[in-house]
Amino acid sequence: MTGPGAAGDGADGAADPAAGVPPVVLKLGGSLITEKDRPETLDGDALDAACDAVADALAAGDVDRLAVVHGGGSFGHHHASERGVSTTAGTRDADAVAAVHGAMKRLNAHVLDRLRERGVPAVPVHPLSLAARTAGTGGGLDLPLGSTATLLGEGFVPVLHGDGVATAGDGVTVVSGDELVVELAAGLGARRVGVCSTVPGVLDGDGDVIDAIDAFEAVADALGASDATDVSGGMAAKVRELLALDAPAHVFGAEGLAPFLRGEDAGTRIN
Ligand SMILES: Nc1ncnc2c1ncn2[C@@H]1O[C@H](COP(=O)(O)OP(=O)(O)OP(=O)(O)O)[C@@H](O)[C@H]1O
Ligand SMILES: C=C(C)CCOP(=O)(O)O
Repeated sequence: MTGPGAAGDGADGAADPAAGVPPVVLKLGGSLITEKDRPETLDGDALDAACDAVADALAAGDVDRLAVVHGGGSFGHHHASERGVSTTAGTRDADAVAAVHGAMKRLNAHVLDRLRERGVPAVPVHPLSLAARTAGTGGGLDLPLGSTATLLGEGFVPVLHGDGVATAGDGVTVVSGDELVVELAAGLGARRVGVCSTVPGVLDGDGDVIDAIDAFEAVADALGASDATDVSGGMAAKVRELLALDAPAHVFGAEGLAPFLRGEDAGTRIN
């Protein structure tokens, strides 16, 4: 639904506050910032290290505009899986929606606190309040980008997260951070996309990092789901979605985050 420019064309001809420098879009994987096998458990050291890298890159001017997305880890996936909710299976139980969304807001608050402690002007954007699958689970994601684009234009670092999403004909399903990354990157005309997870990149059958991926078929056999509880498809879904982007994307581990933010290659490049 989105395309470059969709995020802020001023209907009245006024200067568009969102126009300008294309942003970098960064996903902090839930498996990086939480202990994915222990319900609602943060990996505080990993989150601190990731927030240090983000703060350093902004302070050094390596990145001008940055939109952050984080995944669910042991917060969202645990609650979603317990209630049988996934990206393709919805719920009409408001308590289930509240459980998933509440857990994601708790994780989002941790991420925001730690970024702001380091001087990063991080503010929340909650997808449940914005997005919809208006054509059901088989259709695309409708994610209005006006708030995120305007926040970027005003110097903030918007922080979105995997969440519940209103889904026509299916109640509320899960929207993964990876889907949000793709929508943000396409709609905001991102300069680069980074997906930081616990693995140093996409691994081949021998466990080595694949340098670059141009087509899904070439790596399909090596791509599995997540090792931990995950309702949104793990690495295979990640690669498939990133391949659809115009912007170059990188999948890397914690050690790749600072180099990626400096503009260097890190982990696996997905073209
Ligand atoms: N070929 C592969 N290369 C790398 N990781 C793979 C591969 N196949 C499967 N995986 C799994 O994918 C996981 C990364 O995907 P996952 O969705 O769990 O990460 P995440 O994005 O950090 O978490 P979250 O979905 O909670 O945000 C790895 O931990 C690994 O278990
Ligand atoms: C499970 C929920 C609510 C979020 C899923 O987002 P992901 O961890 O990016 O796949």
